[in-house]
Amino acid sequence: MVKRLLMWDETIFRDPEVFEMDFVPDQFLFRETQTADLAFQMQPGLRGARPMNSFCRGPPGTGKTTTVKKLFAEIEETTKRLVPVHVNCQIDNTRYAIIAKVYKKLAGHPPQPSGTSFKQVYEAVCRRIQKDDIVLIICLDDANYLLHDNEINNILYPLLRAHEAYGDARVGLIIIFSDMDIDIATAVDARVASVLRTTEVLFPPYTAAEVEEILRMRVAQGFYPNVISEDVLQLVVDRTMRGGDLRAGIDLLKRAGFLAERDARRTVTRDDVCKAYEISQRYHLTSIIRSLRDEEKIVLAVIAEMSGEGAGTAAGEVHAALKKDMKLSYTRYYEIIRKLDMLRLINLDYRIGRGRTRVISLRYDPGIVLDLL
Ligand SMILES: Nc1ncnc2c1ncn2[C@@H]1O[C@H](COP(=O)(O)OP(=O)(O)OP(=O)(O)O)[C@@H](O)[C@H]1O
Repeated sequence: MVKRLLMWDETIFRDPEVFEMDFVPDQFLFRETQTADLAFQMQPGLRGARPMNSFCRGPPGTGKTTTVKKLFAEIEETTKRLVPVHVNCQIDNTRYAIIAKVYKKLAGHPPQPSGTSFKQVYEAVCRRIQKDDIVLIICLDDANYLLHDNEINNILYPLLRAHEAYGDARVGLIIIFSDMDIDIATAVDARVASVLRTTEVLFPPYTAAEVEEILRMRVAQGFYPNVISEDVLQLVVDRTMRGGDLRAGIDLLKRAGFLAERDARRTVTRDDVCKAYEISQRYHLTSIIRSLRDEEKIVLAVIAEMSGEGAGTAAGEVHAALKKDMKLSYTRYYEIIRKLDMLRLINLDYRIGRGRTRVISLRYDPGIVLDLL
């Protein structure tokens, strides 16, 4: 008889690590052009010159971080002269936190915890570059999280002027935005833009066929044979394409696998995928909603309440409804709308009728959103 149930010490996962978010896959398909472009930009650094600055842009889960991490790993294996520093600006989102991260990479320990200013740490970094005769390549990943309080200019300006202010302290930058609507040229002020001069490297969304191939590879690496059937894989691809983020597909495989294991089954079913999808949507939403300010939560709640059958609501109508309960200027309202759009909670489209009307539609089930608010 074929054994259908797992023993308590058995698992369907060959290697669960491959489903972790910081996992860097050996086989990295469909990003050859972007990898070559970025390598070219960094190449002067290998000869001791200043690397050229790059701007990577693409929606979430399109391989931007992975491309840079793979190149940085290669650099570290090849040379000590060019020192790569990867900064996740979602975590380190102030100029001090960023320069402290660079300092730590060079010194091997963080700056003194109290009483050190940005300027002191920055100068220590520049002195170190000169003393060790190295070149820095700094990746500001998810730098769209620096678009608050002028922070992006506050950090870029000193980094860009390092070579002028401190002899030949050579620093190159890779700036990553996971927001397709913002261009670096307009996101920074004129004095930064005039010295930044980046070459853009675009990361387009993966097609369904590409998502399928990437997920198939993960399945082969992460699960034992026959755990995921062709039919189940197609369902995961379909759900992944709904949200458009490959990361969600990888997470879905992991969660569906856990559900099958919980029931001691040797195969993942369609039902596991559907349940996992709902759980991951809720989980994802909860963490985004928790990060919102009160004012932003109210705007989201009103959008959810006004959401009809997917048709969307005119932005002006939402603002009118909000004004009944709170004081909210139109400018601030639009800032919030833009943020909700950036967080992929809502879609912003134009409806052409008598003039152009901005239409807001919720990307999630309104009931679930209201439940979590
Ligand atoms: N071409 C690919 N082949 C295999 N795995 C990939 C590929 N592209 C992305 N991934 C996987 O998808 C996940 C997300 O990739 P990554 O973090 O590089 O995306 P990103 O564009 O930097 O996303 P974000 O903008 O949200 O930071 C990672 O687990 C990564 O391993």
